[in-house]
Amino acid sequence: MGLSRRMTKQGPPEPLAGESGFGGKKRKLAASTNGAIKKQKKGGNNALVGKAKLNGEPRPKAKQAANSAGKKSTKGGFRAPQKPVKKPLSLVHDNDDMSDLSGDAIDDEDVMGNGVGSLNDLDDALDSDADDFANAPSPSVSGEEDFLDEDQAVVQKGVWSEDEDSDGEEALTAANIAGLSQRLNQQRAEEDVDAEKELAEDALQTNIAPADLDLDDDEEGSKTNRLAPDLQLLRTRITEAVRVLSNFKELRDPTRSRAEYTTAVLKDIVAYYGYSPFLAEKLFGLFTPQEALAFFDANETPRPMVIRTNTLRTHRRDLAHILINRGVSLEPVGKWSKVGLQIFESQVPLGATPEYLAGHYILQAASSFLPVMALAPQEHERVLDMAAAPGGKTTHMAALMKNTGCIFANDASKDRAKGLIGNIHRLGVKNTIVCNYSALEFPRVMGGFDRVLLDAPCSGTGVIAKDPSVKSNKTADDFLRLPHLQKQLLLSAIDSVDHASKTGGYIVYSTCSVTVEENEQVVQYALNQRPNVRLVSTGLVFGKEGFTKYQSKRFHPSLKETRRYYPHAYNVDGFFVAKFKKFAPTPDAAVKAQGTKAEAARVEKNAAADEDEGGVEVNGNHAEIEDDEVDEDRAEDTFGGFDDDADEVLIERARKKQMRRKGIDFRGTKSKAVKALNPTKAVDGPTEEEGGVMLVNNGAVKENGVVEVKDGEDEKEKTKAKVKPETKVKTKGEEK
Ligand SMILES: C[S@@+](CC[C@H](N)C(=O)[O-])C[C@H]1O[C@@H](n2cnc3c(N)ncnc32)[C@H](O)[C@@H]1O
Repeated sequence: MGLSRRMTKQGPPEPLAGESGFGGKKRKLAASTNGAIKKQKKGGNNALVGKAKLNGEPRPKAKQAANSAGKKSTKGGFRAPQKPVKKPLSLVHDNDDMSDLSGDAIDDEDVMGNGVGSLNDLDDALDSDADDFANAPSPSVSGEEDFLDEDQAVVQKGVWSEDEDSDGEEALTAANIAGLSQRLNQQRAEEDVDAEKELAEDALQTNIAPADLDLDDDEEGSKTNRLAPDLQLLRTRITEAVRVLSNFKELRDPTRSRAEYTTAVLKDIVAYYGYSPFLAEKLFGLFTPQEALAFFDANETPRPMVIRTNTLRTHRRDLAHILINRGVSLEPVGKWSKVGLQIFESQVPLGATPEYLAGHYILQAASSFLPVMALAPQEHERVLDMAAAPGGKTTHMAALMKNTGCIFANDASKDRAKGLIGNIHRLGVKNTIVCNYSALEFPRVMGGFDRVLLDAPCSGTGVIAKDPSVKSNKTADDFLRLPHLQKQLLLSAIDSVDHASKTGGYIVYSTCSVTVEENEQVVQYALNQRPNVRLVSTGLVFGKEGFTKYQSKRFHPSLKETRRYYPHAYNVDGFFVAKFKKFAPTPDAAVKAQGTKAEAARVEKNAAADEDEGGVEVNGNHAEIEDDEVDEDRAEDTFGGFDDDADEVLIERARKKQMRRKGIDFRGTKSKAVKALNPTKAVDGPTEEEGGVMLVNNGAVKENGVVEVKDGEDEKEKTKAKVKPETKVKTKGEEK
């Protein structure tokens, strides 16, 4: 994968302070840098020289950098640590003060650690461009026509004749400069006219209904003037509303309530960024208004590309050295990781270098390192990765375990499991067994693990920059259905761990989502259902504390041990990490209850698939389970199996609401309701590994951008065969 985009450095930005720290400029930057910065190789080994241009025009002369190509020092194979400079980014866009954008993340040495310093190469390039311009020889008399058009030549002639006798050479230079600048001004004016025309055309194409196009020239002009600045207007309104909301007492218009301001700003956010009203409100509610704006802005720009060194094959220093020699501009991702390298620019496709093919590294978002670091698997342990494909975290764990012990890497999607196997082979992992179950079937498939990682399928609200479809394709139903699955999976994860493990007994739960429903609420649910676990520190050196209260919800104080990651705060994908320690066994009956529920749901799913529309009884519950033993056991224990009923009522209510909104009569769609309620569906949010490529297997359907991994036929057979005789599912009309 080739990179031509210069990325902002990984790390926390400056504290949020007004509009200057974020906002429209980022959008401009993303657009203007797109393909605007080119690099050329110059001279020796590591000397990369960039040429920064905007619309083909050379940029102004940049300050001569002290550490230009010839002065770079090297230290043991790395280039000496050098602080990336802000200049190149601000030079990309003359009129905008971009320093806040480039500098926010870059300046934090604490998080960033050693720099390889190749950013300075771009400065050198700018210098060389600027030098070319500044040092161009004064054109000779004979050559001046090359510079000047006819009119200008006339003007110049006059200048010549006046100054001919006195100081001809000086006059020539002055004339050229005057002519040249006149010509440049003219060119600029022409470009401005073209740009305006383009803008007007765009506005006409996108904003005006076809009927409106039938306008005479004057009308068209005034219409264009009204429509073109819409985005700017929205931006200004959003910024202003956020400013007022941030200091409401002082700045409010006394005739407007906070709710009115909020409603108005949400409407503008929906129009400006393209979120559904539902999601805009949900995400806005997570932050202060100012931080919410920073979050929305951060979702408009990509996160830095990062690779993880595979320490089973190489060392980060050696890898960095080789890649630099291939023309890759990179830096250690930060002091918090010993294996990450952030890529700024690359002249080679990073997914096809010899080192990539030899498994020396994997393309992996920085935030994906965090759950594995929190789990901290030890050598010789037995570890379960419940939802493992495509294997970024599995292979990271294998490296930390130095290929000892045993990892069971499971994924419900057979097709995605193929990618997992590919990565395992490429990276030289030898301690891993791949399996293909719904993770709900653990611990019945296998239990007694030292550690379990549950990197759960989620809505992907943390990776909107990677998958903008999330902005509009998530519904209220998703935020009931996904947590429902996540809660079940987390109970299975807890039940699969050996509390008596000498070295472990830990569970890590993570998502690439920032919603409370998928994070704190799931964790709180697990704490309620499994009093044999408690939250412990993740051991991660950065990240914001999880919520202990959110709107009207209150969570256990220990939720502050969990960690939240945001793109605007750390320039990483949005993420959530929680670490549990299991200190007592889960009673068999609770495991059985949990398993039976999961199994019953699967049976029901199969039964539902066989039924005609409307053939299955749904009363807000799944089909009843005829297993008195299970209920007795649940009554005896403080532990429960998964409590389907509470969630299902909510899910069903949301589904009906959604259908009503769509104008659909839900009363005639009972069997669809069963499908919607099915908790064993494997639902996947966008993946953060391997460039976020999503594999969809032949049994998977893409519905509103959510991949639903369906069980394949063979799996169905397997499930039917596994159903215990005492577990029966009643459907309507069936004999007891
Ligand atoms: C966020 S991705 C996992 C990424 C992976 N941990 C990595 O680091 O490469 C979620 C995964 O969960 C899988 N999945 C969804 N439902 C599942 C289920 N019920 N059991 C097991 N895996 C499931 C999806 O197929 C998907 O691969």
